[in-house]
Amino acid sequence: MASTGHSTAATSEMDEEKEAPPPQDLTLGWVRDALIRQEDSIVFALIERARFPYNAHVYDPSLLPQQGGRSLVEAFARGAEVLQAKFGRYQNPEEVSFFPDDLPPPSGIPYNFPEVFHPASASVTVNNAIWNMYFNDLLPLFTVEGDDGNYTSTAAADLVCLQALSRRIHYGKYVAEVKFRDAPQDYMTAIRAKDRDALMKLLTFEAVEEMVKRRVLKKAMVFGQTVTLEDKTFDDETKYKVDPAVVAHLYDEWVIPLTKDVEVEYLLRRLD
Ligand SMILES: C=C(O[C@@H]1C=C(C(=O)O)C=C[C@H]1O)C(=O)O
Repeated sequence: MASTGHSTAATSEMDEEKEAPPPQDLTLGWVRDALIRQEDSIVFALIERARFPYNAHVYDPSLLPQQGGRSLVEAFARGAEVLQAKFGRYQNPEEVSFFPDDLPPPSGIPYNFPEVFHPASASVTVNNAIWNMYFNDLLPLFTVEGDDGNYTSTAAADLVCLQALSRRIHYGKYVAEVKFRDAPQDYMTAIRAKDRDALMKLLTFEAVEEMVKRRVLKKAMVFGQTVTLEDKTFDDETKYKVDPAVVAHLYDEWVIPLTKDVEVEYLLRRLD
């Protein structure tokens, strides 16, 4: 019989727990741990994409007339989402589609994900903003100019980055739900007044944001080094696979603000 690959070691069990879907009785600590783990996925996804040069053809809609004016990356992402929807990816509330229209119904293995979100808030999405930010702002910052012909691998690497960013940013829904449950009276007043500024103030923890930015900078340094068997010291001359400053900028300028936008949009619908 094939092995299930399940380890009985205590540490593996702990890791498996972290990969489980968010529990119904989630806490802010649980959600923050999940966000910390997702930093690893984002940094590694960027490192994988940075292996290829910019590859402008991937983004040129005129090169694939048979795709109805869509660029290779858009056609690839749409096709991947159709396939993944068919097998139930979007049944998981952590996953948000970039092209939700025309997705087929799921026919994967059924699983009852815990219903954590308030139903009226569950559909909040900022994926259009993530898509535009990724291609217009971020990609030119961490890829080198050039064309190596690896177009489909490039599109696939872009999609991994986009999905990792989307998952992290839409985790703002879990953050918002748990913050609401922890202080419903404070939030209800601001929600009833539709006061976005008050909501933003309530949900913001500047000290946490500073820690997040410092930690992703460090992760980009640690994960982006070339590991050799020789002893070496890391200094200003060290070459990283992705510029750590770009990763910190990504979080500062886009990931954290978009997460907070998700939180505000979620809360505004929390009493509907
Ligand atoms: C995600 C949270 O909410 C806000 C957004 C943060 C982020 O995106 O990293 C960090 C702190 C908060 O200002 C949180 O409190 O952990």
